[in-house]
Amino acid sequence: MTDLLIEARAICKSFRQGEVAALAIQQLDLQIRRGEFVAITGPSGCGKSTVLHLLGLLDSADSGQLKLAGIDVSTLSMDQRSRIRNQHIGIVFQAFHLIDRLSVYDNVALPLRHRGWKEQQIRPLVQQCLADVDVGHRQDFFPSQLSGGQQQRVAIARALVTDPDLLLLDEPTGNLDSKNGDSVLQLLQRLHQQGRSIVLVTHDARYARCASRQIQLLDGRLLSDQQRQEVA
Ligand SMILES: Nc1ncnc2c1ncn2[C@@H]1O[C@H](COP(=O)(O)OP(=O)(O)OP(=O)(O)O)[C@@H](O)[C@H]1O
Repeated sequence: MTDLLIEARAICKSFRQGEVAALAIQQLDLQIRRGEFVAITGPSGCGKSTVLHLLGLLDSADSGQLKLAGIDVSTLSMDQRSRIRNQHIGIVFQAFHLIDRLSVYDNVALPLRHRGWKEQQIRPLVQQCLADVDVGHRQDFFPSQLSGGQQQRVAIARALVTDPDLLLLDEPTGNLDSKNGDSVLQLLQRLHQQGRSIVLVTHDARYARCASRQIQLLDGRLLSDQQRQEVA
């Protein structure tokens, strides 16, 4: 098994805005190893979410090569990309995207039900994931009965229940107050210590510093790429 989880080479992505195509990502080279906790930062419009969407196979690059867990995903069809995404990637968004009419338990069980798993296989995994993110005591609640921080932790449990190779988060603390934001960051640090591979998009420098590696973008290009200096 390759140690490299993400290998992006010369990735370009543009968006058409009327007559002109605006370059959102320009010649991006990026390698991410298993077990890294990478924060992507930079000013508004620099391309953070675009990179996350490309890594999450929610969108495709105009040119360049992207390998995920050794698989070249650059030339795959939408269906093949969806299958690989379901197998390898968990994604968390700023707005949680939980289903309000389903309980916490059922929200987290959903990805496994889509796989056609039996309830007796699903139950222990869902309960373990909810316990891991400290919302086990809320499994029969509905999302609207939870705090923002609890809802985001449920969204993280749902992203983790399939045991993905890579957890991607797009501004997961953006809708949270600082107390709830801090608790989500502590959870991400704990998941990283347990060996999870994480890519976090954030404009919050304090949270970016919690990651083991910080990547700064500017105008769709890589501005800096730094490992965190561990205190001796
Ligand atoms: N669907 C789209 N259609 C047109 N332009 C887009 C689209 N998505 C992104 N862009 C453009 O691409 C550039 C990068 O956008 P992106 O959302 O990746 O930036 P960002 O760093 O995540 O910004 P923010 O911090 O404000 O969320 C911006 O100029 C944006 O306007």
